[in-house]
Amino acid sequence: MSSEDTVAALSTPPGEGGIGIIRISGPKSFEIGKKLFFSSREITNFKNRKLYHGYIFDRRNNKTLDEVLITFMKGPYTYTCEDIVEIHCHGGMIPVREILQLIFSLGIRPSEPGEFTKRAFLNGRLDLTQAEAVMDLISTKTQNLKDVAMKQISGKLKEEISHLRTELITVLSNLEAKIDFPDEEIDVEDMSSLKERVSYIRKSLYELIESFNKGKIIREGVKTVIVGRPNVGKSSLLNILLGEERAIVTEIPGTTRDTLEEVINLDGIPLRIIDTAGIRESTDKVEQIGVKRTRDSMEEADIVLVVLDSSQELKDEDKKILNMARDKPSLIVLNKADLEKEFHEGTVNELAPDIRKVKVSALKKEGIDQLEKYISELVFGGEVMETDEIVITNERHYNSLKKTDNVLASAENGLEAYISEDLVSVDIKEGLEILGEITGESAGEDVIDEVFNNFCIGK
Ligand SMILES: Nc1nc2c(c(=O)[nH]1)N(C=O)[C@@H](CNc1ccc(C(=O)N[C@@H](CCC(=O)O)C(=O)O)cc1)CN2
Ligand SMILES: Nc1nc2c(ncn2[C@@H]2O[C@H](COP(=O)(O)OP(=O)(O)OP(=O)(O)O)[C@@H](O)[C@H]2O)c(=O)[nH]1
Ligand SMILES: [Mg+2]
Repeated sequence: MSSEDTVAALSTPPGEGGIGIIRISGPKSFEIGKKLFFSSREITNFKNRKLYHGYIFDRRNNKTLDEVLITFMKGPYTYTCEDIVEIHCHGGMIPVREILQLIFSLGIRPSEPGEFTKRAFLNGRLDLTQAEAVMDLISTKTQNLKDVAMKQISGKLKEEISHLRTELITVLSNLEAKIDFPDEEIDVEDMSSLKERVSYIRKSLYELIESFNKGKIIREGVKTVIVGRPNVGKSSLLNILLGEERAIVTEIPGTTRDTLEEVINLDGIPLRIIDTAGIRESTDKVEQIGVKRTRDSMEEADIVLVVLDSSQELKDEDKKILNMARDKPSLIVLNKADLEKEFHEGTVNELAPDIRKVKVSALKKEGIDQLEKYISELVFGGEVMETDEIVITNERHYNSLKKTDNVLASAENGLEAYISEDLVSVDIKEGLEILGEITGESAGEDVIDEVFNNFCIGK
């Protein structure tokens, strides 16, 4: 890719739509735009960013392709920092294709996925965290990730990283002064004060790293697995939480054969709820595979809902399942409370004293609010999902932050032990380098390509 090129793409989704917006960016865009566009009025001088009405005309066969609005945006104050032309045409497959083909016939090439935003990055208008947030903003299906993305686009994370880098540079320049002028009476901070600075930086890093717990949930959701013996009402529970009859429910034990996943939004937290095949010893081949899948999803679960039939005595299978769920944050759902049978909670309490129990009736839709409250408390200790502070939602950022913290831990130890300034400064430099990978200041081409390759065409 070279920014000498001029590129074009449809920036709205392909298909039938009210309008379609074709963007052309690069040095030849104005020339091409003027060549394609015809207005009934004579326009001698296109004003910057003004929207003009007219037609796209193909001179090769004297054909009017579409009635459009067009705008010319002069760089560097544009999305890509280059000259941009936007053609707002009718959003149908054919008009869009015809206009694009005409543009490409004039020596403009199709833009690569994410190339507009990549140009904005290469021209310094955005850093990598902002570019990645643009991608999140487009692709997310949840409000919370969108809110975090908007903060990130505004530069909150970029500023924080830049602040930490400035702090590291202060430490580094003090160390270098010590190295360069070992005997001179110069005004440099002593090792213990530098150590203070590093631990302060590590505190901020720690907060960012910790925020990824939340960030991961915001991005990926909470994997919530419903398990239990056949017929206890797992699928009924999924349907109630989902608010629709998604899973098949019958009175026949062994109805659900395969795991089934649906996403619900619980106070802004995406819960990925997984209904599973009931666990029991079975000789049926399909059922056995289903049970194996249940065990596997339980292993990957963030939280487990163990469903018991409260109209029946606790069975050995129930006990086994309770035992399996012990290593995971879990809740015990005492279903079929409407049958009002005397359930011996004592045994459950003995087996699982630390797990919260909630009585529900999936049939009568009772106790569901309480269950949802407990689930949300299990996820965040009941805290409402706040996205006010910076939240790290991106695994790439998380990994770099962890790596930075590792080298700074080594720097801190070095300062504590009064080892040579040289060794400490190697760590600090490495920390600076890794932090720079987050924003892109010191990211190699492979990192940058990796980021933009996931973008869609036209962005
Ligand atoms: N028609 C249209 N709508 C769009 C976009 C677009 O490119 N075209 N966008 C794109 O995806 C988004 C808006 N994002 C944008 C971000 C920066 C600039 C821009 O020109 N920035 C300049 C000037 C800022 C100013 O005048 O205040 C700059 O930052 O220097 C434009 C759009 C969403 N809507
Ligand atoms: N009375 C009563 N019946 C319920 C309740 N919840 C589910 N049932 C009934 O219990 C039977 C089994 O329900 P399912 O939701 O299919 O149970 P499951 O745990 O998914 O069963 P498998 O898929 O076979 O493992 C059905 O007949 C439901 O109508 C409840 O709260 N009260
Ligand atoms: Mg089922």
